[in-house]
Amino acid sequence: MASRLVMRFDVITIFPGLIHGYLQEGIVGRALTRGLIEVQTWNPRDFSDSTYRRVDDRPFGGGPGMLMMAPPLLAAIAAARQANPGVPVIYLSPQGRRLQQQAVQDFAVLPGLILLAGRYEGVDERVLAAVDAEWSIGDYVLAGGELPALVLMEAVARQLPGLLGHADSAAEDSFAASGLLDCPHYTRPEVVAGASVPEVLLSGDHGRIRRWRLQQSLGRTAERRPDLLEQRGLQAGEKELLEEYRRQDGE
Ligand SMILES: CN1CCN(C(=O)c2nonc2N)CC1
Repeated sequence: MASRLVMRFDVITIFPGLIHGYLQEGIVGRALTRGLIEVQTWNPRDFSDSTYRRVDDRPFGGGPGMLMMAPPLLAAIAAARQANPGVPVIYLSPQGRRLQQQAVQDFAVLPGLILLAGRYEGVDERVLAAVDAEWSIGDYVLAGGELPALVLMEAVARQLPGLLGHADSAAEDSFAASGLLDCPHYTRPEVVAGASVPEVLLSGDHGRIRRWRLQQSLGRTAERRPDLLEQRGLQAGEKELLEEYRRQDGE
């Protein structure tokens, strides 16, 4: 299989240490040391023409907090585009499209991404003319876009061939593999505070184990995320599995 070229992430942030600090450990750090990804940060302060490297100012029309000024951000975006040409510029914000697994998989085939991590109350609206898309990691408000950028980077990095061993392959992720929530998992010790492992998992009967895990995923998805099940539908034999799960659950 042809090895994939390196995926390059350029992150525009006034806190580059938050990005590089996270890359010291964990799976994205491993992708970096294995040369599967490259990460470059661009600090808007380096593009500010003010004496004190100013990047924020008060909002016109009044209102709480400060906004990130357009000129330093536009210059940083231009520099990142020159260094990482032809890749989308994404602004992380609660006003963006909700990040889902399908979008992560779509991003993972690109040669790179430029991620704009905002701070304060947000960015001057004129910055968005230089941005290709806005994405949100969820309907809540954080202090900055660095964590959302890292969430996106990690979710995408997990999809890159060669990062996860076959056994942990991202293709086995519940969302990717089945479109369902994951089933319960157990490991040693067999008894924890009087709670045992479901006997089916100790049976060695892999057909039964597969059936039980699918049934648990179906049941959990029906209980916790009926919207997902509605969207996915039920495949052959799954209706009966779910009905049996509900009968057992009702016992
Ligand atoms: C200006 N800054 C505010 C905080 N922020 C977010 O809460 C966020 N980003 O992506 N999904 C989110 N939720 C990033 C942008």
